[in-house]
Amino acid sequence: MTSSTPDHSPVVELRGARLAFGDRVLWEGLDLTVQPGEFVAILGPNGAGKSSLLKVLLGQLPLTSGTARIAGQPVRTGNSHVGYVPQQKSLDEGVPLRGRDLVGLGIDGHRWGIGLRTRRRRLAAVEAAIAQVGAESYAGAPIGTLSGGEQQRLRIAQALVGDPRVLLCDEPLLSLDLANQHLVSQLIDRRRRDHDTAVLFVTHEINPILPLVDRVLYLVDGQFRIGTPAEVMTSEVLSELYRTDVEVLEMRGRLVVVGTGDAIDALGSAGGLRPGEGVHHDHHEDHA
Ligand SMILES: Nc1ncnc2c1ncn2[C@@H]1O[C@H](COP(=O)(O)OP(=O)(O)OP(=O)(O)O)[C@@H](O)[C@H]1O
Repeated sequence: MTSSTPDHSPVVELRGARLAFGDRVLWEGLDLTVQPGEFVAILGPNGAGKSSLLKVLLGQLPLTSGTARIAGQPVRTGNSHVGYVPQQKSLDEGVPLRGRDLVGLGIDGHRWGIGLRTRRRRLAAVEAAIAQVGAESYAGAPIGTLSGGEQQRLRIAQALVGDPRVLLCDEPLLSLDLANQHLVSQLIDRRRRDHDTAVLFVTHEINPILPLVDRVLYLVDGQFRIGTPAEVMTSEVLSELYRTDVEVLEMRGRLVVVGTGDAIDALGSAGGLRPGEGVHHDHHEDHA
């Protein structure tokens, strides 16, 4: 489905990957191969090492041992094969950037030079990325004046502008309302379908993306499981990972997890609720 020659070599490869800070092992023995166009959700409670895994793939954090490769090459910073949607920080009104400038920053990290032809190509790439996320009407506005959903679409355009082979997304739905959660996940999904871009998507809430997910990497306190949502999101597997009784219920196509014992964020990891709480609805204020 890719627009250029299909390349079926893995986009992401972790082999025997271990990450530790002092005595604290976040994960070890991690083998993960992600193919073009694959959508992998990375789940787990606070502090499990989800963001750190993305930082490893961005070349910002070295593995303690093992190897990490992107498109067959060792990870490094400034890799144009990688698009990154960082955890959302709200951009305050004083930031003197327009939407278009924010998107352009996605190119400037990749050494485009300043020749006129390059500048034209740069502008064309920025406009194409803005069009991909449907942000044409507000790309000229100061970003501080835009809504959270609009800002998030522009961040995704920034991640797409370098035409990446893998998108690393760190909780891109955080603090978005349901309509915008849907919109943003559909944008990311369309990109991977149209361009065979692989997606690694860190989230505390699997339900908004459940229909898109090919595989789940679930990290808990040094343990992990990798598999399809049907393989991983079960009472048995989560009870093993959390080392306590966890129940996974399916309700109207949504997963509800009971009993992880984590704070509300982690309970939301699969749209869950604490024992004794009412049925969980996926309001965005779960993450507030
Ligand atoms: N450079 C560092 N030195 C020491 N400890 C670190 C470093 N970077 C991260 N950590 C620790 O590693 C743990 C994992 O952090 P990380 O941000 O990867 O977790 P996470 O699963 O993304 O959590 P959250 O869901 O809260 O975002 C945290 O306890 C953090 O404090």
